[in-house]
Amino acid sequence: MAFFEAHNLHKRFGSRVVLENVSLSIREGQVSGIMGPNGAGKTTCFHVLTGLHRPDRGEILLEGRSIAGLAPQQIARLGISRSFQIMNLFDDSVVIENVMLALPEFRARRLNFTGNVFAETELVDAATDILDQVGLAERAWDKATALSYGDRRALEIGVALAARPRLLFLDEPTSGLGAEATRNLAALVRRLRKRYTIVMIEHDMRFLFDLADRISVIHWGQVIAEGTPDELRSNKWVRRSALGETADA
Ligand SMILES: Nc1ncnc2c1ncn2[C@@H]1O[C@H](COP(=O)(O)OP(=O)(O)OP(=O)(O)O)[C@@H](O)[C@H]1O
Repeated sequence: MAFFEAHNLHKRFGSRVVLENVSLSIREGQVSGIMGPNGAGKTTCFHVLTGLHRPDRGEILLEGRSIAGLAPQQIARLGISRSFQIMNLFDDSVVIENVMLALPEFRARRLNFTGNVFAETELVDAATDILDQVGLAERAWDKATALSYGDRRALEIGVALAARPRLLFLDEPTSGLGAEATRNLAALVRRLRKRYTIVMIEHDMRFLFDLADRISVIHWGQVIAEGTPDELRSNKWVRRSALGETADA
């Protein structure tokens, strides 16, 4: 049984069919990539897999349990977390607050930031542990706005990790990052893959082909190729679309 599977997902907006028969299989402990041209349906696929959109048809299974149609919060509670293309941070807060706010135990205690949340040492410790995982423990008490763009991306991943997922979806994690920040992010993904199963949409082919165990190519709302980076490098369609040439570069 695959860890996470999607079978024959369909999604349309009005008369526009955006996903047509998409099937994916994610293995535990692996980094899986989703690539494809702009507008291919990749983000919509993420939205469907993480509950933001309900599929019109199809099945989504986490360890054999159907999760299609569950609300995003329910899916998150089952251990699936995600980052978004647009950063979603509280800029006026310090770095650690961003993570604390996303901790399930913060919500469970119905705390709010009008009280002294930093007196809650368990929460501070839990958030510090997550910041450590994403390499930001030393920036914990800086304002989120003081972080570089690359560090903000790492913090965003930290916020996603606050839900203590087993499966982490990253939507175009390198977008907007320069070469050095992209290298730092690759190092972060290499560390995280030891603890989490990761699925990422990515346009940066070198980044994706370096890190992913398996890659699915989505085009016209369909999975048109699937395999290891090596298998895909020799895939006719990938080569023809020039995506493979970038990956070889
Ligand atoms: N809520 C929506 N309502 C109507 N159309 C939508 C909606 N969301 C996405 N679409 C359309 O679905 C198509 C696929 O969009 P999607 O964002 O999933 O593609 P993508 O592969 O992630 O593209 P990109 O790489 O540019 O982010 C696009 O034509 C988009 O305009």
